[in-house]
Amino acid sequence: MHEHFDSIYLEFVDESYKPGKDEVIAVFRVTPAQGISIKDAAGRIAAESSVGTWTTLSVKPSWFEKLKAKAYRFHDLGDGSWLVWVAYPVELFEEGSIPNFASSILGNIFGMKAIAGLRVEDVYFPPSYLETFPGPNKGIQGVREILGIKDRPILATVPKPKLGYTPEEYGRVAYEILIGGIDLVKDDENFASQPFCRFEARLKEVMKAIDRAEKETGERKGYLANVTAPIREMEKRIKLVADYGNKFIMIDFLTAGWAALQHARELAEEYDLAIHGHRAFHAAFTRNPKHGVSMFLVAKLARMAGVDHVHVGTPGVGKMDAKTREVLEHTRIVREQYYRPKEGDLFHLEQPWSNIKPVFPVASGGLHPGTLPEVIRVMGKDIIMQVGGGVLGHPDGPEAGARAVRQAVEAAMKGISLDEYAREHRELARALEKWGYVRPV
Ligand SMILES: O=C(COP(=O)(O)O)[C@H](O)[C@H](O)COP(=O)(O)O
Ligand SMILES: [Mg+2]
Repeated sequence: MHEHFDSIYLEFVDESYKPGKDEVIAVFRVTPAQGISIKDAAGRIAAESSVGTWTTLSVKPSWFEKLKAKAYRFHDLGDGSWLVWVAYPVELFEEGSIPNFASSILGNIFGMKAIAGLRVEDVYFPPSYLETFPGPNKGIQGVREILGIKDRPILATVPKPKLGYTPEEYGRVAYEILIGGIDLVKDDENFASQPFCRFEARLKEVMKAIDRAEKETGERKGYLANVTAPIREMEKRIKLVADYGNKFIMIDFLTAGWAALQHARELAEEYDLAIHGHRAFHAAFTRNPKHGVSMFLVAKLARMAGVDHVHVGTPGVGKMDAKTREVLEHTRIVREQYYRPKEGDLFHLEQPWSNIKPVFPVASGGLHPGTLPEVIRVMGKDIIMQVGGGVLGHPDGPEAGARAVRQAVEAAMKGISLDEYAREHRELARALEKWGYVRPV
């Protein structure tokens, strides 16, 4: 008669368990498959993401018992899914390695037959683990010091269209954007080193544009140069950026990968750079409320790995799908030194950030002058706002588009309505003529 193995998963469930201070705690949203109890599902999650497998084994290594995760708390959400809290011994994870963490808690468990839906909502990291990560090189304060911008939102623009410029054309449009009042020129996420615009040639032209714009405006400017590439090439590009005197790099950290981001962070330390973290690819697994990984956790991991800025969504005004309360939580988890969930929020855990600096949340996607005051009202001023189409689409050209954005921010910071401010500011008036207060879809 064959052995029955299902019961071994229940060794990873203990509702009387009280996690210790030095344990990693994960909050999962779990939808068991048909005929599977939540305890069986939770046991499988705790087992497969720590040291278990489907069968009893004929060996028992010395650390096996110590490394077992335990599902210890359950909350029925009333829609077929449950919140399940799982405690992990901190020794299960290699210090300082996001890839290793992800291969455990963001790995096999998504594919188990007994689980119909699984979303990792949040993970608490104890100081003994958190402090093995560097966090941002510059953080909010450091980036503000680079640009000499004390207390307003920082402005970035992608010279749309996404691609198509030659290096010289890109340099020219970058210059117009910068003298119009934007602080940072940003490569789009899919701009790398394509045949029509090689990386170094583009870098050279943008740095010339920055040099001219800084002289003419008296303001400091920067370039979020996209260094996303196979590792050795990425290393070369990061060094080039530093050699040309720019203080920023940009990396699409989810398509490049966590190891690439952590390597870029090591080089950012060496060359004293700030990292702009673009989250392209996140929506493949963050949008479904019952399956995948929360953007909240992605933002948390990006802060630990060491981005200085990270895209977190726009509060209900942009083109990307984002709920205001979620964007607010993403903003809080990257910016606060001690994150506490709001009253009644069971999906998130307290997270003291120890020595890890705060990170700039980036609002971007479908923004234009008419929507900026709302972004500032909801997310505050310690943000970076990326306005691409909303600058390059201005009827009077990129420089006017940049001026209109700057005027909208001035109005918001002074508490003056855009309509009133537009009476004395033509570029803003022209932007409102074209877009009004539309919220792009
Ligand atoms: O290029 C843009 C927006 O351009 P535009 O300003 O023309 O809409 C960014 O890649 C998106 O904001 C990414 O989305 P998210 O910021 O949500 O990750
Ligand atoms: Mg883009």
